[in-house]
Amino acid sequence: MSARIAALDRDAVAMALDRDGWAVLPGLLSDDQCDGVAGLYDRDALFRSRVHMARHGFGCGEYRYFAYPLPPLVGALRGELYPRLAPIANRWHERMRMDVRFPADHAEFLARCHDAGQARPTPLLLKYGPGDYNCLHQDLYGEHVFPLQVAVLLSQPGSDFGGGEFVLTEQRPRMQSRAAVVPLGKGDAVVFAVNVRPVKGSRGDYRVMMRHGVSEVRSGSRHTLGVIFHDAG
Ligand SMILES: O=C(O)CCC(=O)C(=O)O
Ligand SMILES: [Fe+2]
Repeated sequence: MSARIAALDRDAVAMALDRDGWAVLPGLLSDDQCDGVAGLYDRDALFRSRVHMARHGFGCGEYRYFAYPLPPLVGALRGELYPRLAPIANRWHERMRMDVRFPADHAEFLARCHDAGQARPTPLLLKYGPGDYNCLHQDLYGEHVFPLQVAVLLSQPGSDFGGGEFVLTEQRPRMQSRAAVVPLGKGDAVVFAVNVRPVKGSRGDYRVMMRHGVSEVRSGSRHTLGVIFHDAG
């Protein structure tokens, strides 16, 4: 894992996050790694729960939260991405005048979550077929929130599935919402704001609220790996 993460252009990622609230991490997983992770979906013992999105009004399709211990690749991704994102998270909190700061080490941040009763793992595997979609939402699971999260596309647009675009919206104070469609190929990831992000205004930074979702899958099958850095209550 480390080699692909080390190869990321950190400055470009930080710049895109500051400008847009999201950034693409190209080729985070190989084709084989994508197929391996997507193939875990039916291994019941690896998961703590299954969510049917339609039942909750979340959309259509289903996802499963991994149980601890996480599969090695998922655990490695989470542990190795976090320290690269923590400095950006801290800078964002400073700009938004939010008091919380994040330690450099993910285990230390998880201990903070667990001590506060947020102890259930949040990495998840999502599966969409024709007609499935994921409503705009935020992955907030309690008081402790790491402000960035990552989603990895495990299927190839065009050949494995059609439609099913990753969408972000941002709500600026007193303005109408703006949408972005994130261009992803198989193995690419998007890192994006979980909740709020700072935007420079004429009188200093202000907060913009973001949501993410997936447009309707028209054909085929689409899998995603979601990596959220805080645990759930
Ligand atoms: O399937 C996707 O691309 C989005 C998944 C999602 O909502 C998440 O990873 O939090
Ligand atoms: Fe999500």
